Amino acid sequence: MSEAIRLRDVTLSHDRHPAVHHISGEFAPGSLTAIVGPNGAGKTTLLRAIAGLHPVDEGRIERPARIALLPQMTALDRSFPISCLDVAMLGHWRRCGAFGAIAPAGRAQAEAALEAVGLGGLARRPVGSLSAGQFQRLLFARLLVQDAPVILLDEPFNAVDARTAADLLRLVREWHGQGRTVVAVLHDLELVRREFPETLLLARDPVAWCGTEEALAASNRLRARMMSEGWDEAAAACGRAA
Ligand SMILES: Nc1ncnc2c1ncn2[C@@H]1O[C@H](COP(=O)(O)OP(=O)(O)OP(=O)(O)O)[C@@H](O)[C@H]1O
Repeated sequence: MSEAIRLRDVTLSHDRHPAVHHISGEFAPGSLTAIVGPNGAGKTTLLRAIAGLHPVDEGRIERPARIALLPQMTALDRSFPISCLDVAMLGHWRRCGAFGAIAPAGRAQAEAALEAVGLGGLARRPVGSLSAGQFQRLLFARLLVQDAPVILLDEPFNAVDARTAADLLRLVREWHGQGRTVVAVLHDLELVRREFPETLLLARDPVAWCGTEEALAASNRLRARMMSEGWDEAAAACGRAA
């Protein structure tokens, strides 16, 4: 079930402005890793590049074909008039295509996923009527249906209450226990220390990528903060020699 993701001297940018510089390393098969760093450190850009949704300027990302991404909630349009069950069934999309019929077993799987995240009674509800926490539960249901060996989560516990966060965290632990490779962008360092064995501390450049205690040592956090304070938002494309 587990698969690795390898970054080989990867540089990413937006409109030729650098966002992530020369990062190399591996998310080992079955690992559970947090990506942390200051605002604008390139965490979301990196996650999207791993998912194949952002172009790689330099270097190479080696990744398995099947990856599931939970985007930041704020990046999603919820005005689309579809039901919770429809959203959960979108998790089958990669396997059946845009116009493929979903077999009854696939529908049952989506219904079971809604049950698993505590939305069993809301299958027919339009997504626009959900609270932020219910919507995040729904996106986790879609991840369950996707059933991918690699799962990328962008700030999965933002804007949800403690009970929802605990329920969703339980799913993350289950995925880890099943040997999936899980990577999550997070800001809550206490949560990271408690739950995530590995951490990548990013400040456009990688500051540390190792066991969480070591990565989050005061010296590394200070270095990340100092690097972020020196950022030039108008900088041109990365000029460092590879
Ligand atoms: N669509 C975009 N167009 C232009 N620049 C962008 C775009 N998205 C992000 N950036 C810039 O790229 C850099 C990295 O952004 P990114 O969202 O990856 O950081 P982040 O670490 O996820 O930040 P945060 O913690 O605030 O979510 C920032 O300087 C940001 O302004």
